[in-house]
Amino acid sequence: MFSFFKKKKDIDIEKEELPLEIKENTIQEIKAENEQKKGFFSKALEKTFETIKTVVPQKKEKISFDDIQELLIEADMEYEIIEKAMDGLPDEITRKQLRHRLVMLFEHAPKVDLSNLPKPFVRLIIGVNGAGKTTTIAKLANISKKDGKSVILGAGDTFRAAAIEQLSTWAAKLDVPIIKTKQGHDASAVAFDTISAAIARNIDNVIIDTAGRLQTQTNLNNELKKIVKVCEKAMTGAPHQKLMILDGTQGNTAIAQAKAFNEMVGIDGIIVTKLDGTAKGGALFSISNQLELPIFYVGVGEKQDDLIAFSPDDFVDSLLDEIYTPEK
Ligand SMILES: Nc1nc2c(ncn2[C@@H]2O[C@H](COP(=O)(O)OP(=O)(O)OP(=O)(O)O)[C@@H](O)[C@H]2O)c(=O)[nH]1
Repeated sequence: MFSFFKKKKDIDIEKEELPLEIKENTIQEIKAENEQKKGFFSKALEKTFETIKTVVPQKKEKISFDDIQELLIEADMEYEIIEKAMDGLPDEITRKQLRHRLVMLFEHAPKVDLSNLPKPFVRLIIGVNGAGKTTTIAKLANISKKDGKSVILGAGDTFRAAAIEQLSTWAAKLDVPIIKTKQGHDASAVAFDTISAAIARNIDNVIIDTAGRLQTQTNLNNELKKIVKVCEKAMTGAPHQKLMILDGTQGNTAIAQAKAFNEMVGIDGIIVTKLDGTAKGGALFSISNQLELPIFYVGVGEKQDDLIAFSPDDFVDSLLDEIYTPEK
């Protein structure tokens, strides 16, 4: 799923006592999968690429310090982060030098071990209105199903009737169960019932929606803290992941939001949506670096398949492929 797992898989297969033909086929498959993933990033980053190509229209072997600085600003990377990344680099920068610095920006984020997950594995989805929570829940449920895991949804946005309907429509489309209540009812009760249903039905994954809220809305935020506590009552250790959904078109402004929510309930990871609709792809560097949180996925469209597992290596390579000639 993540590149660091993939790399491990690569190495294991190399060492494995398998017939050569199977070994080569498997390595080819992994390579093809990696290329496809890079392709997805390239598609999602089209708008960002258009912008950086105005600074570096031709691919080169070395690019000047000033041009790199300018293109990172154009891609909405925060100035402070640019300074950090480029400190001490020479006037003419090679791909290898820049790659190393850019990948390092993601290293503050803790690595997450996704083996031996508890059952059910409970994820609570948090974000402001319109960030893309509902659509992302559908996409996550779709990934679960594709991975052969059972999943149940909790319609915890009881604030808006339309949100319950929207999630129910996705549940029907994906053919996954959903626990819901009427608008205005207690969202924590929905969370409790969803986790209890998952335990009773031996379901692998629980994904719980919450109402869109601003970090300044005290009542809604107290409600969020209550939902977190009630999840723990339903199952010790739950929610196992509190995921913040950030609208990628907002670029760096989304960081302040995430910081406030992180202080409020503690965020475990980020999903950045609508990367396809923005030239601000560079904000991913600032988001991960400033928040010291991993980006798990990025949303690259409105359909159920438009969510890709985020890997810093693939992301950085997609960017560099646009401006550097292949390394000799
Ligand atoms: N292009 C694009 N659109 C997206 C993506 N994710 C979500 N959207 C669209 O963004 C809009 C808002 O998404 P929702 O999932 O309804 O957002 P929400 O956070 O649940 O919103 P509220 O229910 O208002 O809190 C919808 O039109 C989605 O189709 C994405 O990755 N790319």
